Amino acid sequence: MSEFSPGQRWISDGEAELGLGTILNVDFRSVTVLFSASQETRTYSVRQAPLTRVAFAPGDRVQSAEGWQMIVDDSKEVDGLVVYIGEDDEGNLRELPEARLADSMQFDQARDRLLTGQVDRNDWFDLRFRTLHHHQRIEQNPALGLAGPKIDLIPHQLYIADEVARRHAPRVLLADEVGLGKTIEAGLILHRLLLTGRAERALILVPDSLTHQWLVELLRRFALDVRLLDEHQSLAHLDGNPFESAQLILASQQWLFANPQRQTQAQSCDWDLLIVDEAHHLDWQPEKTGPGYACVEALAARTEGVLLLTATPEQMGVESHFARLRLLDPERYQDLEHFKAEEHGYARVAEAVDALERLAENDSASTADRDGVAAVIDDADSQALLAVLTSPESSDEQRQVARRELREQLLDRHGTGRVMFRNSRRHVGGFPSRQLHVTPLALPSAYRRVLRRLERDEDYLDELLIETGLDHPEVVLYLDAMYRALPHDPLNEEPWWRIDPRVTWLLELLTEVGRDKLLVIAHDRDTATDLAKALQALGGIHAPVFHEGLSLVERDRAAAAFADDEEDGCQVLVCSEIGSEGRNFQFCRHLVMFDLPLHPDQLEQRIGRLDRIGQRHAIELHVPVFEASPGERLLRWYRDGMDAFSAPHGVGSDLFAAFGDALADALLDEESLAEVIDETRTLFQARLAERDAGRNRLLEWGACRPAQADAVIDAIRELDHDKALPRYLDQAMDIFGVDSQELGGRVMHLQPSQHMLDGLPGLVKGEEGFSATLSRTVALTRDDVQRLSWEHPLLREMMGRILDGQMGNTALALLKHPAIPAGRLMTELVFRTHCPAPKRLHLNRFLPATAVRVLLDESGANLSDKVSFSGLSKNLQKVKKAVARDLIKSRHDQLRELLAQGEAEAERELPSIVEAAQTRMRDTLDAELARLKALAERNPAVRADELQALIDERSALDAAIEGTRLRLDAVRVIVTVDHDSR
Ligand SMILES: Nc1ncnc2c1ncn2[C@@H]1O[C@H](COP(=O)(O)OP(=O)(O)OP(=O)(O)O)[C@@H](O)[C@H]1O
Repeated sequence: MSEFSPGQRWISDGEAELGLGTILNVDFRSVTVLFSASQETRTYSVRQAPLTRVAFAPGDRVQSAEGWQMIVDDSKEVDGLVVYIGEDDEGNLRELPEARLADSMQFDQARDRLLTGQVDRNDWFDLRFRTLHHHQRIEQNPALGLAGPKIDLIPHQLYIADEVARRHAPRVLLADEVGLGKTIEAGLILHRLLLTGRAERALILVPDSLTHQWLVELLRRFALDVRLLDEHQSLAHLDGNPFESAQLILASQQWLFANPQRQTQAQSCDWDLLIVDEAHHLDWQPEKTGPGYACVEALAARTEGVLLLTATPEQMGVESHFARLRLLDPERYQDLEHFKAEEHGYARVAEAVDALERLAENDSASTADRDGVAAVIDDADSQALLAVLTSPESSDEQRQVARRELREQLLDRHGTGRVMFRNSRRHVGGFPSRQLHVTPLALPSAYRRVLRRLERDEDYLDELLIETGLDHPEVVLYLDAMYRALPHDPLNEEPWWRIDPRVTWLLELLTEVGRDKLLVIAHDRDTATDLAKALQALGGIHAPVFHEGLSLVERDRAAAAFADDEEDGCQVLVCSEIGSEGRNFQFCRHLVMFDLPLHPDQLEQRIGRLDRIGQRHAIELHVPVFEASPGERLLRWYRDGMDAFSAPHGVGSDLFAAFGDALADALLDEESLAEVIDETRTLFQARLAERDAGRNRLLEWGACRPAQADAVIDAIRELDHDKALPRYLDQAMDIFGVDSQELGGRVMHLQPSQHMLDGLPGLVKGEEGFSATLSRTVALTRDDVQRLSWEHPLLREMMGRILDGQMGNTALALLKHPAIPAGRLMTELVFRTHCPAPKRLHLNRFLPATAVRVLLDESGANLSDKVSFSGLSKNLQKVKKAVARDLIKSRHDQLRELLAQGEAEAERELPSIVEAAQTRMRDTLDAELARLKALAERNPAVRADELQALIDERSALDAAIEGTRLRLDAVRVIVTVDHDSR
């Protein structure tokens, strides 16, 4: 007789997602089942129906069609149908006929799936267990979020990323010198915050000319999928706020700052992190706030994390710099005068750090040095360290430790490094030298005439300004612009580039440098455009132009043609001043300054296009100047007044603020120039001395702590060389249906197979896939090759799918073992900790999902310690699903008992897991809290909300860890078979 009868509840073995089925009809041959939740009806042959009867046992939670739930205590049979008896959540005794069970009841938990006969492949179970194990390990690695990006491991960048990304709501100014990797630092911080769950949404605002570079950098180096938003895309996004269209939005500053409606939309979104590149353009003056500043101010006020990036923080003056710091911390930066005074006080701290070094070196401590340190420290723990350092009874080792800790405390508590990070070439080292080549040229008569008249006739300057519409000193510095602006002069009919000897000089230089590339920067965009035309007309040379008036696509096309190393790539690129800011041209070593910029920071920005990380040659700076012209005087001011061409020194803004006006006059007056240069040089040297004594030195020390950077690098290397990764990757790709083919040179090509599970990042069935390598070194030499790591989106997706879903949470396998008789049952139960907590707490660093494995034999004996997972796993054999289901059905009751017992065994392990996690958390956060408290007492750059946030975080973590529960994650049934059977 058929085992089916109408009204019974069954579940499909192959299509469990259909939900709970109800038998509608049954006859001798077929059985028809209605799956109401998915509105499907299926008819099967009675003899081979892939169905499992759903039967609940005492202790199971069931849900009724009306929505209420109860825990089953007992059951009875009425007319061939089961009626469950139990207590609902209100404590009422209830009866629930199986026909009234909710159709939508899901059987995705391991226990339910197993008991309803749903078994996965044995190798899926293996992969699930290994995934849990690796996930647990990696989530606790201190380099999480910093190890995946395709970058060289450069200490100062990793230090900053580690230091900033561990803070609550990081708000800092990343102010490394040009080309030292601020974009990389910002990318690392963002990547770590995303991976650790501390941020989900970020808005990145960059100058128009850099949008594409950022997009490519974030994708290629960080594998971050960022949406570049512009007006065109925003218009297409009709239904709602375009800034909500993705989690990571990149937008042009020029576009947003000019568009009040879009600003309102951006400001109405919730962001976790705001990144603003080239932030020195956020102009603020006491009498006038620039639109960019106002927009960022509104965004920064409602966003927790803010990163401002600039290589030249003081380019727009100290007020503007101060105002930008205020964006980061409005409470701390209220009073400009107080800020300036504080900056001077840093000299004393820097001296104390020097005195400390001397104290550590000399056995006989000098009283002056000891007093120098003692005068700055005023807290008991620092004083205790100083006592150890200066005591004759201390051992060398004790002294070294005390010196190290005291130095850290001095920098932390009295230094500058909380809100601003600035690394310089001097400090980082390993950068190429710079060679200046000045070529004097004769003034063409059309330029000379105007200059001579200016020398003779004092009133002519005003006339010239009116006539040309230009400013002073630009009008006398950019003579071609002046020439163009005087179109009515009958003598000026020729285009400027036909009379200007710099053009032929440039053509000669191009021949001289052979096949080398040459970057040309001119102040004015019309100069750049005309110059490119001239090179074509006079030399037949195609020179792409790059300036702010071009569209993004045009600019990127020009940069790409210049970067192209092949035959059709271009040898020369002509840029305007502002157009090329932030761009990466380190593949080129020759820079032509067709004219000179007026501000020292702009000069440094220009050189910084080439003098960047990755530059492998000495940099050749070519400057043509007209003899006895304002341009030549400006060159002397830069060269003789401040050594501006040899290396960045970071004091150019100060010098410009002090002498900019005098210089403007001296450009037309040779006699007064010498004095301006002398005075500039004197101030320059004084500023350098101050820099070396005070704030800047502290900034440099605070911008990279070698010990912390080394620890991060070690942790990254550990993950880089993790032997488990290639093994895991092979196994996972096999199961997810990704084919891989070795291409040689440690590169492989990943491609979707026909059976690939859909939705894996970068892999679409029928498409090509991508090339990848596990080697950081190989990845860095190949733009077209992705770097695979535990942090790569493909691995994260595969691991996430396994951990969040049911894949592999049940299995049945056979074991042949000479010592175990056939027909015996074992259960391998994997429990996993669950600890619900808001993502932002980043609980995983202390308690990631932790596996507890329990292996029970048929009699209930616990074999977990005796038989390891891998030891057992390699002896197991797979079995057909139908056989597995039959075996499970036949051992139903026994399995229930073993499941219950396994749970009790696992529970015994929970307290020690919780305790270890609490200890880890308390050790870490208590140390951080102590550091921050000590800091806050002395260093006003610690925001009050930071301290409170850390206290709150500690108690929230404490409560969350305390509430940890264990849940069965996966179960494998193992049945022993005769050793001789096949
Ligand atoms: N760790 C690294 N590994 C590989 N390349 C790097 C690394 N750091 C920086 N670079 C490269 O060096 C160049 C300069 O870096 P980046 O653009 O981040 O500097 P920046 O300080 O933002 O420059 P700017 O001041 O001009 O804006 C870029 O081409 C970048 O890709």
